[in-house]
Amino acid sequence: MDTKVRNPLLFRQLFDMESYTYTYLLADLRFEEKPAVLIDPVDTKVQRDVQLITELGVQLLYSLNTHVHADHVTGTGLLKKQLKTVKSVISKASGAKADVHLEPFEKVYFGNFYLEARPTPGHTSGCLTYVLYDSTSCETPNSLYYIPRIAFTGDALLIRGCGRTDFQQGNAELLYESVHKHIFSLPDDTLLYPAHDYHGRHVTTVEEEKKWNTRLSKSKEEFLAMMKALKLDYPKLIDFALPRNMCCGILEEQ
Ligand SMILES: N[C@@H](CCC(=O)N[C@@H](CSS)C(=O)NCC(=O)O)C(=O)O
Ligand SMILES: [Fe+2]
Repeated sequence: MDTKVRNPLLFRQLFDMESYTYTYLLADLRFEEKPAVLIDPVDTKVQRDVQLITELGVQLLYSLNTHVHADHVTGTGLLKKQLKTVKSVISKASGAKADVHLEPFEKVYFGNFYLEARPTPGHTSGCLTYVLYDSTSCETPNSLYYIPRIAFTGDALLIRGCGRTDFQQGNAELLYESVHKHIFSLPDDTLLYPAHDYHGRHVTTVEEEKKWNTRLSKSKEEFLAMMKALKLDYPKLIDFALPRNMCCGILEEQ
């Protein structure tokens, strides 16, 4: 382990301009093999991801999905074909096939980092928010490193908004409770990275969203009325994407 690394967290936010999806690459630079994870890859962007992984010299251990996506096909299955070290990860509650099925609060380790899988159902019944932690707890005043608090919210919480609740076992009341219990309870300075943004925004914080989220900062009653009044077109790819995303993006495969 290299203890001289000042910032052990490699972090990349990648964007798909077709589906407005963010994919996140994380790795622990303290280890020679640079163990890494990818969150919410998109099938059409797998070549981009593999190229970046190769260029940065990281070893991808896990490809995690925050939920069964309705608007694009996950890249997890294609990644598994190209990079043999990769295991697919999703919540058990999603009902989808994967190598690793996460129960609430289970941890996924890569190097000294781990992601805690917080249950945030409501957009779909299997939605997870992944919270990043360093198992060496290096946040002391004299510590070598400073790791920002980070959470990946999928579609449970979007910047100033939230995931819709009108399909895939969506439940607005549950979504409101999930976000308040498991996201808004994180420290105010926690950086929140969503699975999508449709307005060119990249990141937010717990403090900002508690104050300015146009839906989730309201009372539960106001939130339920807003969600009921949403009139959004169904995602164009939903019928194609859902059956594939139940098996890592490739029909009949993990
Ligand atoms: N127009 C897009 C789909 C847009 C959409 O429905 N986005 C979802 C997240 S992907 S499941 C959503 O929850 N949006 C909430 C909102 O308030 O926009 C397409 O056709 O793919
Ligand atoms: Fe979604």
